[in-house]
Amino acid sequence: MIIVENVTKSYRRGHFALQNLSFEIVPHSFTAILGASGSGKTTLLRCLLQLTQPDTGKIWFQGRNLTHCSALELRQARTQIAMVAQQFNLVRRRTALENCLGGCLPDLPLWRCLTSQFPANLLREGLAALERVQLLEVAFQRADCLSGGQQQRVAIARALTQKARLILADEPVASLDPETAHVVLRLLRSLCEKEGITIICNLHQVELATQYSDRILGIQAGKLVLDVPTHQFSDSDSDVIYKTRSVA
Ligand SMILES: Nc1ncnc2c1ncn2[C@@H]1O[C@H](COP(=O)(O)OP(=O)(O)OP(=O)(O)O)[C@@H](O)[C@H]1O
Repeated sequence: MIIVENVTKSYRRGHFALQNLSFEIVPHSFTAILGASGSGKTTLLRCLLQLTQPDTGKIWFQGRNLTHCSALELRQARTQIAMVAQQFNLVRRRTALENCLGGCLPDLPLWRCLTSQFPANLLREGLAALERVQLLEVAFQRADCLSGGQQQRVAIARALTQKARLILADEPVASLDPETAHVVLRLLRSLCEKEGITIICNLHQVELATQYSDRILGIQAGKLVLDVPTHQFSDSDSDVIYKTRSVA
């Protein structure tokens, strides 16, 4: 589904946020990305969606090179990729349902967005997405009246309304309590298993990565230092990712 080929990104001279990263993600899989703070996890997800341009390397999504495609092709690809962020990125004054429809705004005339007059079929899709994340009952509540866990599930429902086939989740449970974190990750896992949505999820907690993912990638200082099936992940793998290496 997505192939990353020798991707390098540097924000400032002599310091690499990503260094020559290569890997492939197969469809319908749940990949966790682990790495210490500042290791490059967010930069990687941003590069996948082309919100950040890599300096070198290629990113293929469903056979199309996103680093060298037209604006129209990139827009088409982006309709199938959704980002779910730590801080939910909802419009606080809009309802849960309106936030879900936010994923489809690029396809709607401006007047519909400004006046919140959405086509009936889109409203049905938004409501169906909220039902899939078990939040139908809060469809007409403002986002800022929802709990953190509910807001994150609305963000996931927005990805579903958009009909995303790939969800890039950037530390989606970082601001949630442990129990709610499991609710959100169980939801992502079930979307992967039951609906075939591919998930790439940045995480800080090793135990959550081992519980929910199929595969773990480890990044240290912008380099891919680990790529294992989750059932093979061991304590020594954790050391590889998190222990600072001595410079020779
Ligand atoms: N917009 C930016 N401008 C300059 N440097 C940046 C920018 N974004 C990230 N960096 C730097 O790139 C490196 C990787 O950052 P990134 O946010 O990708 O790491 P991360 O693994 O997601 O960290 P965290 O787990 O703390 O979110 C860090 O050194 C960071 O300071």
